Amino acid sequence: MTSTTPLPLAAIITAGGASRRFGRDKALAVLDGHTLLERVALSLSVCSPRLLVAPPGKYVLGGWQSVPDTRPTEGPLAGLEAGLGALNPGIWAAFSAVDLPHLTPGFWLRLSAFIQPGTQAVIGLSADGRRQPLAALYHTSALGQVTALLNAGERRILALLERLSVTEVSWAELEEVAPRAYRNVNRVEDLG
Ligand SMILES: Nc1nc2c(ncn2[C@@H]2O[C@H](COP(=O)(O)OP(=O)(O)OP(=O)(O)O)[C@@H](O)[C@H]2O)c(=O)[nH]1
Ligand SMILES: [Mg+2]
Repeated sequence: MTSTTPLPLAAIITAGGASRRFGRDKALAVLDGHTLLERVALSLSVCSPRLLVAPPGKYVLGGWQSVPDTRPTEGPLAGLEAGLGALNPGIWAAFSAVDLPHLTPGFWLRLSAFIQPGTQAVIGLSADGRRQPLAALYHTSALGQVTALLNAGERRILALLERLSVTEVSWAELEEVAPRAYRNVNRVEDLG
């Protein structure tokens, strides 16, 4: 860790997916008394502002501002575009999928400790060494590249990382603050 000082950090949850593999809206699936959406939101409750990118009126989440998709149904990269575009320039945002119910406040704090001048994204690595862009930090300066990729027909958020100045954070750093951080829920059996 380079620092333990928390920065002002916005939050963006992208929740505009169709949950096809889950079979019903996974954002509203319950794990240990809270919906997946509530669990992710709780991990981000110290952030400000807090933006929920989802179809208008689909969810009610206290303390969160609803932001419509700029390109509905085009995936989480499009959700990131809508979220970053709704923020004032020059700030960092914690960006999360709705299906990561084991994220913790400490996870986001640990990632934010790796923010450094010139970096546009702080991306954690899972235990298998893969970059995990759906629970990561992005600077608003990434917005131009996000839009350029989407305009070019690209939908893979990993493609964005090739265009940004990225700081990677090892799994060893994250495991101690969120040991199940990247266990995402795609199917009903993933809830167990
Ligand atoms: N805002 C927004 N978020 C999206 C969109 N598509 C997917 N997401 C979100 O991106 C995250 C990861 O996507 P997936 O795991 O594929 O979720 P999903 O698309 O709902 O599920 P599948 O239909 O099974 O692929 C989830 O939080 C989704 O809600 C979209 O078009 N707009
Ligand atoms: Mg999907």
